[in-house]
Amino acid sequence: MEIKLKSPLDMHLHLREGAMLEAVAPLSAETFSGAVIMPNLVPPVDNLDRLKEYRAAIYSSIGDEAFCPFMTLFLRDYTEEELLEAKEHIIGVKLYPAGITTNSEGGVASLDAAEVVIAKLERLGIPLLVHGETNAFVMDREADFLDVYERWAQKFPKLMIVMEHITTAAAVRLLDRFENLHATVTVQHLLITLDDVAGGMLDPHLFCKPIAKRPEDREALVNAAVNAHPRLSFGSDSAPHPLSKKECCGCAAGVFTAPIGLQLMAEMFEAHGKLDNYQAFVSDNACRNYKITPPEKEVTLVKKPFTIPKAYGDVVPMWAGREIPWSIG
Ligand SMILES: NC(=O)N[C@@H](CC(=O)O)C(=O)O
Ligand SMILES: [Zn+2]
Ligand SMILES: [Zn+2]
Repeated sequence: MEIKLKSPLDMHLHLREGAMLEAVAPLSAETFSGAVIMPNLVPPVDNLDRLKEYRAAIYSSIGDEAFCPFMTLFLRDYTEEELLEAKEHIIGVKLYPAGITTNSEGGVASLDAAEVVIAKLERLGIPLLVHGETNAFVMDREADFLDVYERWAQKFPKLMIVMEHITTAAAVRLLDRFENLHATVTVQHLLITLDDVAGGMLDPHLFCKPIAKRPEDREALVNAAVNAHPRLSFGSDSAPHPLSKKECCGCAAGVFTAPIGLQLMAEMFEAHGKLDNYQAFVSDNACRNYKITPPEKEVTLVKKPFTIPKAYGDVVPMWAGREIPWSIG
């Protein structure tokens, strides 16, 4: 059995810089036709010059693969002129609450104060992408942020708001309520729960923000994904960290899935008898909602066992060493 995907997209991806960028970008470009590139570098991508340099570095790291990096700016207090100038170069602006995740120290300290720049995004028609967590108890951080999404969805009705990497049933319910709310979901949050991270032997390679939640949360996410919820897209949140930053005391948050996500999700769509919906989830929904036209690329997934490599260079992927039923043809 095999299926073909047209121009798969990864709507939330971390590529880093330097040697890490050189190592991981080709792995995404091999199977994806484009990706939304996160701006949480050190220092962050928060001006157009830095963004153009970063985009050039991405292009040079992928050689001649047909792959479009859809760039984002790290949200700060931009002027309308800055945003207007940036608009043609970006797919959106990414909001990080200060200190909530990897490299977010320069993020937003006051969500209320951020409404000034958010109103500018709405006026200019630039999507707002959000890491939506508060500093509440770790299992409640996303649920606690949903009030903010709801308030902004109502206050900025023309703004496209993307709830990045949703992990809860409550977020799926909120997604259903507002036409201007969109979401991405990762491979790991579709496949694991907190039990897989910390229920038995601790698995640092499954540790990310937001932390994986309960079985009922995963079920709601899977349900929305396999039924191709029209405002939900795949965003891997593939977030490489070197082995030394994962297998240590003080493990960095981030799961690396870029080269294995499509294979893993084929199994999930197949198990639900919904392989027909896979195309919408990994490409068509995103093209329609973000109004983008990625380069043409066709990827064949074959039902043939594949063993996830132990490592890609210095980076250990999710489920390293495990045999899975689908591979890239
Ligand atoms: N998801 C993560 O756990 N980590 C991401 C940042 C993010 O997306 O929050 C990273 O950049 O490493
Ligand atoms: Zn995040
Ligand atoms: Zn991320």
